[in-house]
Amino acid sequence: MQDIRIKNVSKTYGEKQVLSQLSKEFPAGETTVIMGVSGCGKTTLLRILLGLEKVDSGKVTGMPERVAVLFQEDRLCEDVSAYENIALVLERKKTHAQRDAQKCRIEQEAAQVGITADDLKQNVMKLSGGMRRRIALLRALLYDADCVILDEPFKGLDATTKQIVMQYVKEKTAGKTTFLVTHDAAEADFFGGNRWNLPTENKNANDE
Ligand SMILES: Nc1ncnc2c1ncn2[C@@H]1O[C@H](COP(=O)(O)OP(=O)(O)OP(=O)(O)O)[C@@H](O)[C@H]1O
Repeated sequence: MQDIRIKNVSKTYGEKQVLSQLSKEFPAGETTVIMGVSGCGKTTLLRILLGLEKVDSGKVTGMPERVAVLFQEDRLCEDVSAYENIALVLERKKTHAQRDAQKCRIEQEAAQVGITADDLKQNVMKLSGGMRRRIALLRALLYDADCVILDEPFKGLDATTKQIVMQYVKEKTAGKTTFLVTHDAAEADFFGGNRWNLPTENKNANDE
């Protein structure tokens, strides 16, 4: 696993300059908390790291092949169970015994964030917003990846659940290169380590 680097990355949408000549190093195996005002380009940066957005100039190096992502939206497969949403990212098991072991593992992991075996059987369309968020989070964290990208992962969770889920995320991302976007200073403090306040550009390309 190597450090991830962005060098002189710029991005505009039409006339709007969102990122300007950004350079930064993200140490392998560590968590970087990304903060900044709404619209300063946090999600855009994550999309650039993922290769979902082209840069105008600059480059990204060191991104590993296997990356787990939790987008701002849950992006669950609707009309199937919570369990199936999670199992989707796991290796398909051939034998009954392997499948039983996998089921046991998913149930144990889910229990750690307050999701019961009964909840897992439910169609995700029937679950509350906070439960859907935890299913999306479990799906991302159980995927075997070297890099984890989490865009406002605790959105919609009540204070008590959030504490439990934050602890779980901290444990599951330990040793992985992790990007966590948040607006909440308490969340950033909890994850400690590297904090990066993204500068605000958002000016017209014609300004100056
Ligand atoms: N596909 C797009 N086309 C045009 N403009 C876009 C596009 N995607 C993002 N933008 C604009 O780029 C700017 C940065 O958006 P982005 O979603 O990256 O901000 P953010 O910092 O993640 O915001 P928030 O904290 O509200 O989630 C915003 O002004 C947004 O309107």
